[in-house]
Amino acid sequence: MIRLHSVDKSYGALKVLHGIEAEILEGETFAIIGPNGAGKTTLFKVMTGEVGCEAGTVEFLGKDVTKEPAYRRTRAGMGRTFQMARIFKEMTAEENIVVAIEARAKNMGQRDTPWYQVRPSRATVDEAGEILARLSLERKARIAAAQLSHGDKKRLELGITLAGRPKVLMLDEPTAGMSPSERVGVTELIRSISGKGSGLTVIMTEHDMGVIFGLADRIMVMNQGRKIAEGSIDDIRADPVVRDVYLGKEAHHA
Ligand SMILES: Nc1ncnc2c1ncn2[C@@H]1O[C@H](COP(=O)(O)OP(=O)(O)OP(=O)(O)O)[C@@H](O)[C@H]1O
Repeated sequence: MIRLHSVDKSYGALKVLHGIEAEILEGETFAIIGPNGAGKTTLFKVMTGEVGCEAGTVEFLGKDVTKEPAYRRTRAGMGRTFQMARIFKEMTAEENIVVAIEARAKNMGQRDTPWYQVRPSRATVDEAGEILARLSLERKARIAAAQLSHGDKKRLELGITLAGRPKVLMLDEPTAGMSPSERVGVTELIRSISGKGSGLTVIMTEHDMGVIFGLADRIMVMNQGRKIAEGSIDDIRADPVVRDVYLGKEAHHA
């Protein structure tokens, strides 16, 4: 799905990624973890195209997209949630999803009319209903987005991204700023939309070990801009370098 080869990235004089190699396979949930400042978010942004890299290549679906801007990667199927920014607050939850479906249809050249002039078809309304149901938001379909709770806004944000029918879902710290119970809810939600048979690939960064261990098929551990380990949850738990650098005492007792 995505292949990174020898990726280097600096911010001015500060080199934050050193020769990163990674391969994310179709259908898997791949997590990037590491201590603060390890370079997780920067690596994530190199994949989505929000920042460039000085050296190395990013391949998406077998194509070199290193020089492609973020929006072209989105159109090719890389779906990224944007911290609330894409929610229209005055619109209902359902209308937000309908707009996102129409935007996808337009991007794919299936519509000439601007989305704001479109009266949604039955198929669009049905699809919006299915997405809302997948996110357990069906009973809140007619509520203005501004009135939704923080957790429900996060769900809606995910719904807007899913409306673009992504091949890979990119989640940068999906549980940031959430309470422990909201974290459990989001973990279950991500598991339900990315489960076997969904065909969806998920790439996520995350601080919360409970979330990672509950979701990831494979984990990549970074420290100071370098990949220090990669493997299954068990591999990572057993890796002595990871224990020392990142998990500390917590893992020794696990
Ligand atoms: N726009 C920027 N300009 C300059 N330095 C940056 C910029 N963004 C990040 N950095 C620096 O790059 C390094 C890696 O940051 P990055 O946000 O990728 O790490 P992270 O692993 O996601 O950290 P955290 O867990 O704290 O979010 C840090 O030293 C950070 O200060």
